[in-house]
Amino acid sequence: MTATDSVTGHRGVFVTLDGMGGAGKSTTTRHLNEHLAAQGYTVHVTTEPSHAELGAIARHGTDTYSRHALACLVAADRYHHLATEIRPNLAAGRIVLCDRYVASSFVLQRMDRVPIEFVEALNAAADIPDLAVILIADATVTAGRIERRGSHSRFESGLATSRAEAELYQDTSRRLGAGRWPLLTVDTTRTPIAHVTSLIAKRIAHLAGLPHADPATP
Ligand SMILES: Nc1ncnc2c1ncn2[C@@H]1O[C@H](COP(=O)(O)OP(=O)(O)OP(=O)(O)O)[C@@H](O)[C@H]1O
Ligand SMILES: Cc1cn([C@H]2C[C@H](O)[C@@H](COP(=O)(O)O)O2)c(=O)[nH]c1=O
Repeated sequence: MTATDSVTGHRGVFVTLDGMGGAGKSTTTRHLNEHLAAQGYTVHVTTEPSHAELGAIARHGTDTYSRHALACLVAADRYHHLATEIRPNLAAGRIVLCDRYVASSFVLQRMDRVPIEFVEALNAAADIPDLAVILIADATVTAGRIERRGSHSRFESGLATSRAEAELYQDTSRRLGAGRWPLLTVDTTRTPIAHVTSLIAKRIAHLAGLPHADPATP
């Protein structure tokens, strides 16, 4: 990314966060946003499925839509999200933090029995992020976190599901790595959120460059 923010002077950086249910994607995204903003970076936080109409159908329709239909819905929302929200924010020099992206499709759609070839083809034209974070953790720990927090969907249904998800994330990392995606894998089993955050923030700062603005200045 070469675009820079007109106020802070740092580069736009596209960062995606994927990983097992309960590994901490949403929590880490929230902490990263606060951490980077406090350092003077301009951050745009987003999520997939997106907040657009198509995204809402995908997010709230996982019991209605399944398999190839859900895979297509999620991918269509992704391309619309890239065109209308992600690329414009990057062009304005912002750091874009996206909670879930292509890696989630490689895992969740396969858990939904869609062949990987179909998922790969659907996502072949999606932008490669500047940094693709994969959060992993021991399946017993993520299953326990989900049980305490409450399940978000049929993709989070106990220890067996978390174990299957863990294996699919390993395979997905191999595939994306072979496709030259810049991956950063963080195991959150015993890593406190503050440590997870500072680890990722350092990589982002390296990509974005230093902000010029004083964060205390409104
Ligand atoms: N590094 C961490 N160490 C310990 N607990 C964590 C850590 N990160 C997140 N958690 C806790 O794990 C639970 C799940 O976190 P979170 O909702 O962020 O996961 P998620 O990956 O976004 O899940 P989902 O895929 O279901 O949306 C929360 O209760 C959160 O406080
Ligand atoms: C990005 C993406 C999402 N989904 C589905 C799976 C879940 O039901 C929701 C996301 O909810 P969460 O709170 O983030 O767990 O969307 C999908 O099937 N495939 C995808 O690529």
